[in-house]
Amino acid sequence: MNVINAKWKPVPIDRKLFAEGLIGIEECTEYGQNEFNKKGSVETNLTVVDNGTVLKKKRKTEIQNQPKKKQKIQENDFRPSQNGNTSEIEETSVSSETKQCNLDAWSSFGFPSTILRAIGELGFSEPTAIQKLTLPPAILGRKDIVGAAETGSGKTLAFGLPILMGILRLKENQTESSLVKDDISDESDIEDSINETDLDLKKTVNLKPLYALILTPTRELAMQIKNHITAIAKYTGINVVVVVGGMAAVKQERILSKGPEIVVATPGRLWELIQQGNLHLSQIDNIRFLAIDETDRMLEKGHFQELNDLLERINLDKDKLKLRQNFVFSATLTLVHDLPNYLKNKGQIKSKKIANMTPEQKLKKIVDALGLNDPKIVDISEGKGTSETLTESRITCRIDEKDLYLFYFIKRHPGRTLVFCNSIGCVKRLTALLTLLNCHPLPLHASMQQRQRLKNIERFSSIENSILIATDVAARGLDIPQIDHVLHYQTPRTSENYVHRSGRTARASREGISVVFIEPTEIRRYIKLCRTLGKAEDMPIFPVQENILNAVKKMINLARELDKLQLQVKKANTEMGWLQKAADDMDVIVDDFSRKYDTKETQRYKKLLDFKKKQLASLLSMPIIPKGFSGKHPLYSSALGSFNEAKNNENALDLVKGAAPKNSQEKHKNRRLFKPKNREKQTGHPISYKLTNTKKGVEKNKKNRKNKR
Ligand SMILES: Nc1ncnc2c1ncn2[C@@H]1O[C@H](COP(=O)(O)OP(=O)(O)OP(=O)(O)O)[C@@H](O)[C@H]1O
Repeated sequence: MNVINAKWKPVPIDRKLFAEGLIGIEECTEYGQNEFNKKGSVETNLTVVDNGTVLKKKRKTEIQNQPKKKQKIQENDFRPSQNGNTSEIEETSVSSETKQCNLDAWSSFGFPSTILRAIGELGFSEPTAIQKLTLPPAILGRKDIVGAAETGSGKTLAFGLPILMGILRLKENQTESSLVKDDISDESDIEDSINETDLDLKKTVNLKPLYALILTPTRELAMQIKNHITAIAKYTGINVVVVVGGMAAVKQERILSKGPEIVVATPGRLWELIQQGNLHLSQIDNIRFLAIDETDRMLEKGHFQELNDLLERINLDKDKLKLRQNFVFSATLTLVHDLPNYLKNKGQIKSKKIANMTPEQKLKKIVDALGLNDPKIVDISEGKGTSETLTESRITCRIDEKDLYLFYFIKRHPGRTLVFCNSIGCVKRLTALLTLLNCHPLPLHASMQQRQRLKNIERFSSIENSILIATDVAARGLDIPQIDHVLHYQTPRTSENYVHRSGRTARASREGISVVFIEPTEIRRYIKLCRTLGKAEDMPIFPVQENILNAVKKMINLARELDKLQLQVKKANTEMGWLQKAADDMDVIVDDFSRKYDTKETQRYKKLLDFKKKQLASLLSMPIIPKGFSGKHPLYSSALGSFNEAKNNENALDLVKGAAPKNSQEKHKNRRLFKPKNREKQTGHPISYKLTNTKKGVEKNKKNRKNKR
């Protein structure tokens, strides 16, 4: 245990314990792992108990012959041992391969070479901010962690790495104790006759332990986390599997029968398998690590009843609960909402239920719900959750103009684009419309088959300039490389959704842009969103070139007409199919009638459809700029032609950045939607919380935070 040269704080204890030889209990407040590397001294008689407190006895020794760090070892040395254990020498060595990426910044956490090698291969030269702050208390202090940091900031590894480290440690201990057991049984004189009870016992004993459970709200996120942790666990011999709805039950039984150490799951399917008595999952009460990603969403009332059932079950045995290390993460963990005006105006609010929650109260609720014990809380989300590298913008228009602006954006600013809608119906309609306009969109929503969902995500990730039209199933956690634009076709219903949707771009220090489409009835929602996120100013208006917009109107109108016609043809076909089926059922021939029906209705629609399709195809291939237009505009200097010409493409991000001052200060002064209130200034430093129930305590915390700022 590398808790060395750290800073310690005395913990008050019962004086009676001193009589038993204990000289005191101190809590580790700063882990000082770098010091360890420099000096190589270690407290030998340290016992770390699960809440991160360290019981300290008198003796202190120097590590003898501490080897110089980072000695080179050969490729073969990295082969994981059967149970993923690592040797002493591995703990302080880095492979030749990982040397390509300098891993000095990781060396202080005590990772074995098996993990360092994988980190090196992924090219992660240093931990991200949230990782730097959470890895020491999680790995060295074994604390429960509550972490809030902006989207795309590397939260997965902030819990994934301590879980892997913890499992390696437990396995190492197990091997040691089983070696001792083997010695004892060799010496003893055991009879060969094994009765039935022994066999049953053996079966149980041979069951590979389930060490960790990671829960996520969506299937896609579960898959992604599984892949991410598998990549890091590559050389450790630790197996990670995924348990989600929509997958064949036989397949899930098969993968679980191999006894994986880590299960990543959505609560519904997991609970179903537990109820069905899956053998591996029957060990769920004994898990040593529990991570809940997107926790605020997971604990939302009425969303995941199965999660409540599960927590109730695994929190039942208090001794086991004490052994478990918990991780709670989200970008919006401490995001709190202002009260709606109609409630504020009512004077003093008495009901606790509707009173404005403070971040502390929100956290306290989560901590209590999960049964966490004195967790380490790290919040660097600055109360907003979006990344610094995200550029935000808005398009304000009439509801019937949204399609027009969407098509304009997609064609004028090619790039990998994720379009969010608030309903499945909207996703379906936009997919049909943009397909007619040759944009090849890919849909994603909860009523699609799981296989198709994953296929569409894969295609979206691999095709350049692809377009994914999704509901909020794609809002949280998905880490698709290089999404250039996130378009909120409908203003999100909650600020959390806005943060998570927007967070699909501008990840891991890359830049990205998000544009909210706002029609008049959505303005209130937009203002609330800006307030909750503590915005200092209105979002800049996304610059649009009106003449091009007018030119594409015809295309959109035609596509809409076509869409309607297609629906009518489909409806007629369905009715025909119904008629035919009814006739078949009754054993009646309805030849003449059906033919007439077909000729009259469907044929007319089909002809019209063909005609309009040709019309649209010709429109799409023609130049969009009216004759005589010079193309000279302060913001748009490129010569214009048809949408298909690459020279007309413009980088949306550069455009907003270049146009922002102009927008906010001059041109759109009178069209401002949001006026900020005087808000507390954000600092960029982690906020510290003291979870307390009392009103006085909450006030005190508020004061402390203000002073810090
Ligand atoms: N130390 C690191 N250095 C560089 N990249 C990293 C590091 N750790 C993680 N990443 C990468 O950063 C990206 C975002 O990580 P991750 O998905 O864990 O973010 P997140 O904070 O969970 O985001 P969200 O809140 O949207 O779920 C991933 O592509 C991941 O591979």
